[in-house]
Amino acid sequence: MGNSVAVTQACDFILFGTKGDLARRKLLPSLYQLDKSGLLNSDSRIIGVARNPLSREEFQTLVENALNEFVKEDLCQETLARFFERCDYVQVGLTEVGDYARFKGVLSDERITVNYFSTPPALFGDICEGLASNGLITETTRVVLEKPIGFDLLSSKVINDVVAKFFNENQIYRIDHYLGKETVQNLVALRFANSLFASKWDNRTIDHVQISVAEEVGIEGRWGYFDKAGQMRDMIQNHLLQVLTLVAMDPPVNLDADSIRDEKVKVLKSLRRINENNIHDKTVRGQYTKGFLQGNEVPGYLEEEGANQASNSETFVALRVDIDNWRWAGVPFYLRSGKRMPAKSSEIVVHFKNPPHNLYRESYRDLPPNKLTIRLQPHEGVDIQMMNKVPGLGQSTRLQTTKLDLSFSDTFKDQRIADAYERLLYEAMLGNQALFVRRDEVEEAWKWCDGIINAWNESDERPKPYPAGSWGPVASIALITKDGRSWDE
Ligand SMILES: NC(=O)C1=CN([C@@H]2O[C@H](COP(=O)(O)OP(=O)(O)OC[C@H]3O[C@@H](n4cnc5c(N)ncnc54)[C@H](OP(=O)(O)O)[C@@H]3O)[C@@H](O)[C@H]2O)C=CC1
Ligand SMILES: O=C1O[C@H](COP(=O)(O)O)[C@@H](O)[C@H](O)[C@H]1O
Repeated sequence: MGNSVAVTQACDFILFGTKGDLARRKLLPSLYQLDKSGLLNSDSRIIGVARNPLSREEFQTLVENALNEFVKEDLCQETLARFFERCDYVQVGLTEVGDYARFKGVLSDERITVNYFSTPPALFGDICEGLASNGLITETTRVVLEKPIGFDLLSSKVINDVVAKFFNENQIYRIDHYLGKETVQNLVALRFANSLFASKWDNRTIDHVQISVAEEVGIEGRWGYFDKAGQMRDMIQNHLLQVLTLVAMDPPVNLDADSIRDEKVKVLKSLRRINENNIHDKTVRGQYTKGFLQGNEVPGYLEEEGANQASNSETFVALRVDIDNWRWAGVPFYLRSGKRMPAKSSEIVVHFKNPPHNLYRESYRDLPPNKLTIRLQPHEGVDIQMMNKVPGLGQSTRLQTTKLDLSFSDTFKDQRIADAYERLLYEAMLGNQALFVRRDEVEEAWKWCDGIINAWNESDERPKPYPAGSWGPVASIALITKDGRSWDE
């Protein structure tokens, strides 16, 4: 964020679940960074909410501890002093309607309030009810919802319906933190600010697209949550499908929230259904067994703390996705995401078609394709694989694949890359919904994922084992090689 970035309007940021893991690890540090960058209005306040009594000073100590632990740099004392001045605490048992009266006198009708629900979704209805019963919802009230929005289409509708009883869609900000990543935002700029790509972004030029999100982490301590979800609900339904929509959408008429979201929904509606008839051709699911990561032995999924030996939950998913529309007919999108992979690495690789005629066929039966790689994390940046002539005299022309490499750390040397949550909190305070997921997007994504999950549940096949520290089950290689292609490692 540069110097010309707008400062947010004065608002009250109310953090429900302020003692929780997400609040401590991501939200409080992001608010601190926004304050340090001068982007929080001098009059904005941060109000922590939890069920235990805490004095203002005790809350400030909790905030300080979180910042000491999770801000990865020395804290600036001047910012810290200003930040503490903004912090206040209100004790509310989230299911106790009467407790919300404690906000009276702390909040005022005239100010924008941004209510961040960093709690289990089962509490969203109670929080809305508590706020409404105490007259705390006005036109200037916003609500930020954490994922997961449901477990399937039906349960997501229940959550969305509950919140919609109290808030209009233009007051609701559904988080998908991938939309806050700098590199995901850059993807949109790359596509729509460069004529080079704008005119070459369809089935005439592109052969296929790969979207891979590999995680090194396993499930450590999160079995209770993760086993009910699996990698499909945890990563594909939200993050990977969101990235896919940004790669595949048509140009929006402008950058307004609904213009972008209208185009994203069209992509979701065009996804070819996967069901019991094509599940084996189009999907591979895996579950990690014990293995080695960075030289250390790590347990298998079924050996993690709290594990149920009969679990069929997948920790890895690979998919061939077809988009049935004019632009993408015949261009498969291969998606892959798993836990306990050899390294953390998220990237989009766009493989271009070869030239129609190969002039270099004496040396190359097939020319290596041009590839555009968008590295989401780590080593954020973009590179393009191209063919170049090796310098030299002589009759035969030797070619070599070379890369035009635009690494963020080299290109934007002194520019700090803001955390995804920092950007999203900032946008929510500005009132810009473009980076948040609209209800119809969530529901279309669930509709498509439910088909796959139901087909898996009905099949008697277990997820395929893969050792921790590998790139997933062998079958995931077959998924793409049977189409004459291969994963980019
Ligand atoms: N942690 C993460 O990295 C991510 C989390 N999320 C989502 O964000 C949300 C929060 O996650 P996380 O912080 O990990 O969860 P935690 O369980 O760590 O925190 C949830 C918070 O909700 C509070 N809470 C629960 N019940 C009540 C109640 N009746 N009254 C008052 N407070 C209550 C808890 O209070 P108390 O401390 O008193 O128990 C706790 O502070 C969840 O929906 C999660 O799925 C999404 C993506 C990543
Ligand atoms: O939402 C989630 O995302 C993380 C991965 O996020 P990243 O920014 O580190 O790529 C994942 O580990 C977690 O299981 C999931 O709930």
